[in-house]
Amino acid sequence: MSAPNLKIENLHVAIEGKEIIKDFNLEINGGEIHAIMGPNGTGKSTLASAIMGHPKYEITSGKVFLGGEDVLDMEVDERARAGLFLAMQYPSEIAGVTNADFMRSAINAGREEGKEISLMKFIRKMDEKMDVLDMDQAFSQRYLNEGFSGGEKKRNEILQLLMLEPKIAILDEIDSGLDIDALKVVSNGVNDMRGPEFGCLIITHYQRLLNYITPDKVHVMMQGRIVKTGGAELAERLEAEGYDWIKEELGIEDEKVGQETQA
Ligand SMILES: Nc1ncnc2c1ncn2[C@@H]1O[C@H](COP(=O)(O)OP(=O)(O)OP(=O)(O)O)[C@@H](O)[C@H]1O
Repeated sequence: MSAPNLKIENLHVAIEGKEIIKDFNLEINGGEIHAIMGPNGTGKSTLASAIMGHPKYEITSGKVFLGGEDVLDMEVDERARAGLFLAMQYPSEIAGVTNADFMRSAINAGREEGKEISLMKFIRKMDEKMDVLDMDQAFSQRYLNEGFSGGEKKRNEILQLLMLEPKIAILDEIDSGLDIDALKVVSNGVNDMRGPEFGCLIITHYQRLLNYITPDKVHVMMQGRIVKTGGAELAERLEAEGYDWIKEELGIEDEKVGQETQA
């Protein structure tokens, strides 16, 4: 199996005719964890949704490759089968489908016919991963996300990550709404995946999460593109000083919330 590689080249994304992502470039390899931070409204979630193929986001130019294959040519389910995972890619609630059923189907969707995971292996794996995440076994038999608290949904997303073992994961604000203990547990889950067969992009507002998951690279996103890249120390400086020093350093003018941006 080829080592994970996600390459985003000169990506431009528009929503309803307004350009949000502008000339965005990033490469993530297996073994690497990257974090993207940035002020509100700079296009972080748009980037994640566009890569996963959300129909509302129009890719006006640029390329996205997974292991050399053109992701933008693939249907959404093909992207998942090719090994791309987005923490928010699943419908928030599915009545009548248990968490376990859903995960087993998702695992099997990525496998060839005749190579499906056996029920025994599946149950063993799910038990093991739920242990990592300190989750009650009862969760596997609950309907997907129905009545899950905000924190439980996030924990469940990480359970999906551990079960599906994607090549590349994009985790959009997995820390929002988590209590401190849950934050540690969710971080343990991501750290559990760490290794040459896995690359990860974490979108977050807070350095707090990065205390538990040490990123190899931290990127600052402003006005639809990466404007600065550094190591874990960059996140610490952002936490302490905010974004103004970067704007000053790079001569970036603030845009008002909701303001039309110039292409
Ligand atoms: N459906 C939409 N219609 C119009 N504008 C949109 C739509 N979705 C997003 N936008 C705009 O795109 C810009 C980027 O939004 P996005 O959610 O990607 O930002 P973000 O960096 O993730 O922000 P935050 O840090 O607040 O989560 C914002 O100005 C937002 O108002």
